[in-house]
Amino acid sequence: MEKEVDDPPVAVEIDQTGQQSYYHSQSDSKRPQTDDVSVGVTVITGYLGAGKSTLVNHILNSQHGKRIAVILNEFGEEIGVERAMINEGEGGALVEEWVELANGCICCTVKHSLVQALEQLVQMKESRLDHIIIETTGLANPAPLASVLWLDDQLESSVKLDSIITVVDAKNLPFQLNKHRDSSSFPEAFLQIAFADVVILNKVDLVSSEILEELEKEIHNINSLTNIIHSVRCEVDLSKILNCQAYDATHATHLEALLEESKSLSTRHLHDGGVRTVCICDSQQVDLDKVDSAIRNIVIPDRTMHWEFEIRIVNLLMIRGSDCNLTRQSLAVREIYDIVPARKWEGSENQMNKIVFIGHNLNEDVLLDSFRGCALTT
Ligand SMILES: Nc1nc2c(ncn2[C@@H]2O[C@H](COP(=O)(O)OP(=O)(O)OP(=O)(O)O)[C@@H](O)[C@H]2O)c(=O)[nH]1
Repeated sequence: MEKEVDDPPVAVEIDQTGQQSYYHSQSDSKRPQTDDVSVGVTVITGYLGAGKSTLVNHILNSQHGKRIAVILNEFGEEIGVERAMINEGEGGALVEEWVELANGCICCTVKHSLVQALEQLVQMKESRLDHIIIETTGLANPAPLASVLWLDDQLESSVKLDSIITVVDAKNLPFQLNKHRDSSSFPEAFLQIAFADVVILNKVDLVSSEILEELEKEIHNINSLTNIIHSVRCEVDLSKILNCQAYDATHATHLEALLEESKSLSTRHLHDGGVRTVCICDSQQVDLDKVDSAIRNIVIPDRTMHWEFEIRIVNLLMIRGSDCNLTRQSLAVREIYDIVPARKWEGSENQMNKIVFIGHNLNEDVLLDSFRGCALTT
């Protein structure tokens, strides 16, 4: 298998229209235009693997009748993988517009492209949007993004920040917050809670009620104003997260204070520079059982490999014995691992296996070795 190892995220210019091409509309769903109304923007943030894509899927597949655009912001080699994990709603969202701001964290490099993309979306007169969702990468510091949406003069009248929703993983959050306390690791996980209007405390199926109580206290210690909602697979009441118009006077003052404070923080306090990605790509079909066992060896504790901190794996696989058109995704967040079918390949897609690792102290040689022999030889 070939390997690709990336450097820190680099901006990729989006095209002339500011958009990359996933657009679906239903002709009977056009609405009267109400140009004077700003479109609300919900920012969905949360650490790697917390459940952001699960939440976006829940929103798009719910019966709300809204025309929603989604902007995905991917990290490093995740490009294309994230997109495959979103199942566009059938009869839920009337319009979904996808603009991938590929290979760059909004907060560092693609601010300008984001503004352009937002402007383009709201100018699409024929298919007026009700709402825009931005799903950030798990490694995004929300401050610059919030600042663009809150303060950017160009955007002032066309879009407005509705709320920042932070999804947290109830199983992994104690580990992330402990590490943050001891060594300032995981600054993003901390900042994402600090900026949240709503915290979705997700994966409550994996922890006890005592731990949940503790976590609520910890979250409120970081951000006393935030509203906490418990969830399994992000199945939350959408009225609590869309169109919540979170910024009354108190919340607006809180946000402005945070934005001011984050100006004085150094990069080290805003970003975890030790996180990197390793991507393994290959165009041969693979044996699912072998891939499954290779991934288990990597993620399950008391095996030979000990990854410090965190490892997140996302992949798309061409599998023997399954419909060749089917993309699979398998996902691991530290030692929790599952493998599930995703959407079908689209006609224009370049079909290939892509396994992306995101974490600290990744040893790419060991990772490469683990997957040798998974490709089908016949
Ligand atoms: N047990 C359990 N698993 C969950 C829950 N919610 C999501 N998951 C699983 O957690 C994994 C990560 O979910 P995603 O929605 O991909 O997380 P994400 O935040 O979008 O991940 P990144 O984009 O890589 O940062 C997937 O395997 C999900 O199926 C939950 O409530 N309980």
